[in-house]
Amino acid sequence: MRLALFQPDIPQNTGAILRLGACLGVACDIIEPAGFPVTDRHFRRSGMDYLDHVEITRHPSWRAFMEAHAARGGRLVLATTRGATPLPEFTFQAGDTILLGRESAGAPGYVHAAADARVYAPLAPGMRSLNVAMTAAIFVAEALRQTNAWPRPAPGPQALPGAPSGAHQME
Ligand SMILES: C[S@@+](CC[C@H](N)C(=O)[O-])C[C@H]1O[C@@H](n2cnc3c(N)ncnc32)[C@H](O)[C@@H]1O
Repeated sequence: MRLALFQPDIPQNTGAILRLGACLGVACDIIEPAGFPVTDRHFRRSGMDYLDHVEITRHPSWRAFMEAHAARGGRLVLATTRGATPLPEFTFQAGDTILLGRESAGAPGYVHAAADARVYAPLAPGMRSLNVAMTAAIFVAEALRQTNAWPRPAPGPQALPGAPSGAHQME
């Protein structure tokens, strides 16, 4: 399972998604251009030290991403408000890449056309869309549940390697 971000606009959202990837052991692809430099301090701050624990692959273009994706194999599952299949009815596979659109404009037609599946999270009447990081969390949680791939840490308190014990950091 992987997460891919199509031309993300908002560094805080990208940071939150990368942190999600770190915590759940899901690699992340960033398809550029992004609306911010990926070394930006807001981006680093929202992901904090978690960013050192997630596999991040940056792709300079949609085309470069698609070449890497084709070489890797697996399906491209687009999370989109213009989806064909509601999330509760979709069956994930272990090799799927969950692709998220940009905050400002979603995913363009050519991205919809390239996707193997277009999936939407049904919303309450009158609601337009979810925050992209919320969408990532909902989709990846469902995908890991279906494929029995949630992390299985040893029981007991967990800490990031290298984090001082008892540290009280704004999380
Ligand atoms: C803020 S939304 C984009 C809004 C844009 N006007 C649109 O309708 O595509 C950013 C991204 O979050 C994801 N998203 C938001 N709500 C969703 C939903 N209900 N179902 C599936 N994906 C959703 C999509 O990947 C979307 O491209």
